[in-house]
Formats: sequence, C-alpha cells, structure tokens
Amino acid sequence: MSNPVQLPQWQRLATHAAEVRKRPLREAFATDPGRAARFSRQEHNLLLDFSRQLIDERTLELLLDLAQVRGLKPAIDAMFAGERINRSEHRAVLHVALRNRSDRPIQIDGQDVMPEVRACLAKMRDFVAGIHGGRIHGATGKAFTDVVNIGIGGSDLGIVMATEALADYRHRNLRLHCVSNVDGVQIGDVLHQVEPERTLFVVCSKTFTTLETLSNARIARQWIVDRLGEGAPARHFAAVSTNAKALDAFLIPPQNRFPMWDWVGGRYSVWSAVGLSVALALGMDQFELMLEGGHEMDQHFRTAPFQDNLPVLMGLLAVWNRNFLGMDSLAVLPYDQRLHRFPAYLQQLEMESNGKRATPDGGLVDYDTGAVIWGEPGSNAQHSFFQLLHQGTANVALDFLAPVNGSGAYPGQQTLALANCFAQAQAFAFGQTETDIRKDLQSRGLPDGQISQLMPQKLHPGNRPSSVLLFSRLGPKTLGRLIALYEHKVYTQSVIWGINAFDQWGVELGKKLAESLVPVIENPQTNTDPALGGLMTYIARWRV
Ligand SMILES: O=P(O)(O)OC[C@H]1O[C@](O)(CO)[C@@H](O)[C@@H]1O
Repeated sequence: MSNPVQLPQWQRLATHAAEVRKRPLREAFATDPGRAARFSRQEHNLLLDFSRQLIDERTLELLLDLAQVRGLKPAIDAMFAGERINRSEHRAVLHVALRNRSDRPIQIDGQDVMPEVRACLAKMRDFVAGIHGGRIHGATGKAFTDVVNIGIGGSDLGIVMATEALADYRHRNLRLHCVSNVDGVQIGDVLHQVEPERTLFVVCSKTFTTLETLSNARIARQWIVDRLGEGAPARHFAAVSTNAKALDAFLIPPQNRFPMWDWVGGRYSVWSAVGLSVALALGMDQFELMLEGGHEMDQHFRTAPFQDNLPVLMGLLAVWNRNFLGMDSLAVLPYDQRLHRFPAYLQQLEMESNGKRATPDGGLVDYDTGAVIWGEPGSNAQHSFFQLLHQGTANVALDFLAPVNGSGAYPGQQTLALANCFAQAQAFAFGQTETDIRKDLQSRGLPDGQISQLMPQKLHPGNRPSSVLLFSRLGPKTLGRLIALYEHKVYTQSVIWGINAFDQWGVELGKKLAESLVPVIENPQTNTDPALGGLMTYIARWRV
C-alpha cells in the first residue's frame, strides 16, 4: 500500500492540524454549547466522549476521508472474511470467529472454522463443569481448589486482566494463580501456597516453545511428581497449544488438551481456550458472556458507519494525535481498581501489534506508528505521575475509563472516583488561566513580584487531549466489548499506517540471544563477548 504521507488527504490533515493546535479547548466549548454531545457516541452501554480531543468537525471529516482512501472498509471486510491479512506469516486473523455468537460461518479458504470453535467451547464447558463439580479431580481423588495458569504475554496478560476485572464474579471454591515471569519468584511463591493434591496447572502456550513457560511448567511438573508420583501429572496438568507434538512430549492426556489455531494471535487469544483459566475462575457462563460482549463490538465495527463507529473513531483519533499533534504516548487511566491490569494488557495489544517500522511489501515507514501505551488506575495515578501530564514537556494523550456504577464492596465510593475522573478530564482540557491564578494569589495577599515569579510555575496550560470512555458497570459483557473495542482500534490504526498488526518479528532476536547466553551465565569464564565482559566478571564475583 502506498505511503499515506503522500496522500492529499494526509497533507490536508497536516495543514489543518496547524490551525487546530492554536485553538484552545476552552474557547471551543465556550463558543459551541453542543460540542460535548456532538463529539460523543454511544454503543450498547459504552459512551465515548471525545469532545476534549483537539478536533473540530473538519478534523473528523478529514480523518474519515483518510480512512476511506486507505481502504479501511475493505480491510475490515477482509479480516471478517478470513483472508490472510497477516501477510508475513500468510495467516488469517480470526479472533472474531472465537466470539462469533451468530450462525454465520467464518471461512478460511472455503473451510468454516466455526465447528472447531464450537467444539472447543463445548470441551471447555465440560472441563470447567467437571472441575467445579469434582468429577475431574486430582490423582488422590481430592477436588481441585487451586488452578495455576502458566503462560506469558498473550497466554497470561488477558487471563490476569480479565480475572482481576471480574473478581466480583469469581467462583467461590477455586482460586486462580498466574505464573509468567522466568525468574522463579512467582512459581516459588505459588507452590508455597498451594497443596499438590488439590492443584491443577494449566500450561498455556500457543507455540509451546516459550522458554519462560516451559521452564516454569517443568518446575511445576517435577513438584507434582516429587509429591504425588510419576503418574500424577496426567491428572494435574491441562494445556492449551497449537503444538500437539510438544504436548505429547509433556505427556498431556488428550482429555486435558485444548486446541489453538495459527489464525489466532497470542495477544488476541484470551477468547480462545487460552481463556480456560478465566472460565475456571469465573465459570463458563461468565466467560461466554464476555464472548458475547466481544461479538457485539465486532458487529458494530463491521457494520456501523464510520462516523458512529467507536473503534474506527478511536483509531482515527489515535492517528490524529500521533501523526498530526505529535503525541508520543497514550496513558490509559481506568477509574475502577478492578481494571488495574487493563493498561498492561493494552501495552501488549497495541505495542506488539503496531510497534512496527516496516510495511508488508518490505518498505520502511517515514512517519510515526504505534505510540507508547502505559497507565495506572486513577486516582492512584493522580498522586503519582499526573504532575508531568499537567505541566511537563512530554506529549501524552489520555484515555479515561470509568464505570458509572462501581465494583467491589463499597460501590458508593464511585461518586468520588467519578468526580476525580471528570475533574481531571476538565483540568487537562481547560487548564487554568493567568487571570484566575492572579486573582487567587492576590486574594491571599501575595505581592506582585512574587506573583510574577510564581505565575509560570502555577500556570496550567490545558489543551491536553483526552477521551472519556464511560460505561454503566463492569461486567463480563462490558469487558468483552472493551477488549474488542481496543482490538479493532489497533487494527484501524494499522490499516491507516499500512503495517501488519499481527506479526511480531522484533521479539525473536532477544529470545534467541537469551537461549545462547544461558550456558555462558552458568559458566561466566566461557564468555567470549567483550561487550558482556564486565557483567560476566560480576556474575562470577557475586554469585553465591
Ligand atoms: O503463547 P506463547 O507461544 O508461549 O507466546 C507467548 C508470547 O510470546 C510472544 O511471542 C512475544 O514474545 C507473544 O506474542 C506471545 O503472546
């Protein structure tokens, strides 16, 4: 696909941005009382208020023109039609099939994938019911009380995020633990807390070659063997993978194996059997409600006109902020503690998908692509890094997320959370004028000299772009909608930028180097790489 920068639509946006930057949001709202309503869209129980973005009607028109000329509509249709849009790996991209709740077949090369998807869901349902009801139990006949998910990246982040987000729906008799990191701390801590006879390990790995996952799984396996005997792992391990051979080698029995397909990317896989631990923790009904929410967002993305299409609008606004207003990062700020891992989940989703500088036809981009994604729940974030956002020199766009009705045991507290969320959105948009600051300081009796000195330090420029994503309540369906919303936002951006959102070649080099360094770190004296000489000396000196 051609370079977007050379398109007249892109150039028009660049010219337009220079004008829009000069216009304060304070003025935009003052002169247009209908602005909040005009730049808000509702879909199901989600409201996207993007009126505090640095845009006007013309911006939207121009962005929609860009979407049209970049072929966003055919690109969306191609994804849903099972075309091999992941060109570097020659794969279809069908996470939408995993949550397809309609009768519509979804085909790859004329083959409907839905029967396999439904069979997998049925197997998950049976397995979850078996574990919850005690029909499926440990080697000594005891019911499972603890599930340990072992996986990393897309085989961990979605599980952690979703089970934390939906903690109010957790199954009473089953605790979930998630182990991802390679350093041995998590697996050690978890094994310290659980009883072998009552613990089920779910090893999740699309490839079943990932160093972190395999080494943690081996530790867990040995732990079970040492305590319950050689035959016990067959009852205490389940696995999710595309790699049947590796599952044979790990001696996972057929009834405990759950499939994955090469048309599901790791970071898009929480909807697949990778979500088994979610279903175990919350129940299959809750998991399927999440799928329904995702499916609803798919329908919306596929059919809604672009000017009312939430993921399309969010994707286009992200392009606007990144390429035309120079925003380097996006802070994701959920005002619901239950969503505390949502920013981490989005980091992989957005940054592994759109952190690319090459195009599928082998060219290099000469424009910015994926921004840095980061964030923390409000109001904690306010008391940590908001100072920089309000008055620092970094260019950061903001996504506020908030439920009207709070989660947890004291939902009444949500009034305070919402007040903080809205106050921040207003403060970022409007800042504080010199006149207001002067009035305040004068009323406190400060002399003019001191006021002048304090003025730049107190001044709050405003005009920091943000969106507020408000929803009624955080439940499984809403979470499904939110995840799918961001997934499609990511795809929208990738289509505008002309990059492949579904491969991740950049992560391979580090993996390979790590493997080759294991024996060197074991025997630092064998190191031959001068760049590592200093570090290896200290490994040898300090290792106990
Ligand atoms: O599920 P797997 O194959 O173990 O991969 C784990 C993660 O590793 C990555 O390949 C990145 O290193 C992710 O894309 C993926 O989610």
